Amino acid sequence: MPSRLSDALRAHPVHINHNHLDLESVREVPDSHAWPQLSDYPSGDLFDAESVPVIDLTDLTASKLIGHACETWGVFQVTNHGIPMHLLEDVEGEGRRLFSLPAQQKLKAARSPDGISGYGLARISSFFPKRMWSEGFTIAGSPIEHARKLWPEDYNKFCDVMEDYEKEMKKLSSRLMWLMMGSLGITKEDMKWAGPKGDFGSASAVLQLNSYPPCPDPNRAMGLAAHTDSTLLTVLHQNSTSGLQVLKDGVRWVTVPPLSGALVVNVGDLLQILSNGRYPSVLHRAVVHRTRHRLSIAYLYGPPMNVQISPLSKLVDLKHPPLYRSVTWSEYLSTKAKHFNKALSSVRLCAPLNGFVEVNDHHNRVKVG
Ligand SMILES: O=C(O)CCC(=O)C(=O)O
Ligand SMILES: [Fe+2]
Repeated sequence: MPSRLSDALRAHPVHINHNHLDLESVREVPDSHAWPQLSDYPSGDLFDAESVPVIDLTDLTASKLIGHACETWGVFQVTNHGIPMHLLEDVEGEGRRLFSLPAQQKLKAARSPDGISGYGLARISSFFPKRMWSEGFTIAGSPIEHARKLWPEDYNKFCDVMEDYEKEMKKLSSRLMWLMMGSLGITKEDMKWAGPKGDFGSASAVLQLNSYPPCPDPNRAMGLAAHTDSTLLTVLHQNSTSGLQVLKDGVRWVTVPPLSGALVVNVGDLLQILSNGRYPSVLHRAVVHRTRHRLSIAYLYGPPMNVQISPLSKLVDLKHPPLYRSVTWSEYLSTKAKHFNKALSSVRLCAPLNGFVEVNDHHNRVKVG
């Protein structure tokens, strides 16, 4: 049984043809990157009647507000989260510095097919016939090995910033977990695997930097295709260019607008399992822009690799039977590597009864070209 995230992912290599196309320099969307069905559901910020909740973490009712946002949206933004603004700026600046390197330099730090860290296409690329309009850089733990290849003389700042950011994200994620759990009536007693201090000390996580270059025809290209995260939760920092969209009520894409200093939090598949379907993981995607470059930094947060995650017993009774069988993160990642957006259905035990909306059912209907 792999005990580290990197080992779990290494056990499920993703085979992607990494032929490099320098997206910054092309004038037209080539056929390899032209998606035939981008508008599977309507979208458009101008017509959004309601918007993704923004929650101030210093608000005394934050836990309740978060619970409601998780039930109705699966995503929310947080302000007053305690992450220093200069760290957000630094992480964005270092991300920009990385992606603006010449293609040949970035390829020196390419992710190996059975590796987790490094530069490359999104791992989900192998599930789609068309290429996405993005590039990524994945960090699990220390980025030093790959950073040295990018900047042989000058990798310290990048490493320091990313490691500081990972530390801060870990603390924030643990705090968010308890706010989410609190709203379900779950205490530290109910979740022993969070450790004696309840700080999820041995939680696993990955930092994913995503870059979306400007695109000559954004209506035909896809930045990052629709997916759910295999995490408990994901904390995302986006620059001032919009692009993240979430599927609301299974019928329309809603843009999550960039708010300076705010962070986006979304529910992942494992939290859907843990909450017995009360907090559905949200289907999301990233679209691209004609003239603006977009950058996002996602902190993908999960439990220790080998902890069994199953619906919390306090959330299970005669009226609410357990909807999912128990899985470790490691096992779930291998299921996801095989079944992608059908992974949650594949660990489901029974159909939801009244009162449970299985948002993930919509995942199977998303047209991907
Ligand atoms: O760039 C974004 O807004 C989305 C990124 C994302 O969904 C991911 O890295 O899993
Ligand atoms: Fe995601």
